[in-house]
Amino acid sequence: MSAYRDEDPRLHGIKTKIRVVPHFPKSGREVLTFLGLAGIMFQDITTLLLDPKAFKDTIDLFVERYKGKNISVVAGIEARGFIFGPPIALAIGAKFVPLRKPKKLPGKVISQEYILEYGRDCLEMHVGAVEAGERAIVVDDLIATGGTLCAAMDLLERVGAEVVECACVIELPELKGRERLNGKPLYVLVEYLEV
Ligand SMILES: O=P(O)(O)OC[C@H]1O[C@H](OP(=O)(O)OP(=O)(O)O)[C@H](O)[C@@H]1O
Ligand SMILES: Nc1ncnc2[nH]cnc12
Repeated sequence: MSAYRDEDPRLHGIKTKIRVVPHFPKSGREVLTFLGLAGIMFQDITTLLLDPKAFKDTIDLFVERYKGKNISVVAGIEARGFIFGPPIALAIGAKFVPLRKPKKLPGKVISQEYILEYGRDCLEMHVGAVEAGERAIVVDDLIATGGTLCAAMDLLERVGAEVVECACVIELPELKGRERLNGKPLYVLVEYLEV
């Protein structure tokens, strides 16, 4: 589901604060050919963070959606899910669980590899951070191909948690990441169509 179709007046303000940077972090000709795309249009959320109203509106929209839904885990994906996840977790009374890149977490971890729009990576989660039966949401800034969210959901489901929904600020619909989520609900605030 995309909140943008609801035309909440806050969404336009959020969208205008996201800066689009062409060809970052790579011009990546081989990746572009593989994906059949003209170029990476990097969605830079740091400009959204510079605007307290737009940043607060972003958090509020997620909190309004998830408050009172019996969610005990907000899992945030490194790095940009660490910006949006914690304030949502605090506001809905859930714990925040960081899903980190390899070799960053000091305790015992489970790992899940995945393929990105411009490379390959792996996510890890601390064993014991989430218990079987807990209701979780996964938070990130953006869904592109959906590989990262799939890896995050796999980690949570491997320990027996129920992933209620994935929540992202931005969706790049042309990369069809939503279709990779095996029917798992995805809630996004804004779409960027000119990939
Ligand atoms: O839907 P996907 O194709 O999997 O891509 C989406 C992911 O890519 C970006 O992170 P990135 O891997 O660039 O890591 P970073 O935030 O640590 O820079 C973004 O923040 C998402 O986590
Ligand atoms: N176009 C994009 N902008 C920002 N982050 C991304 N992660 C994958 N694709 C991206």
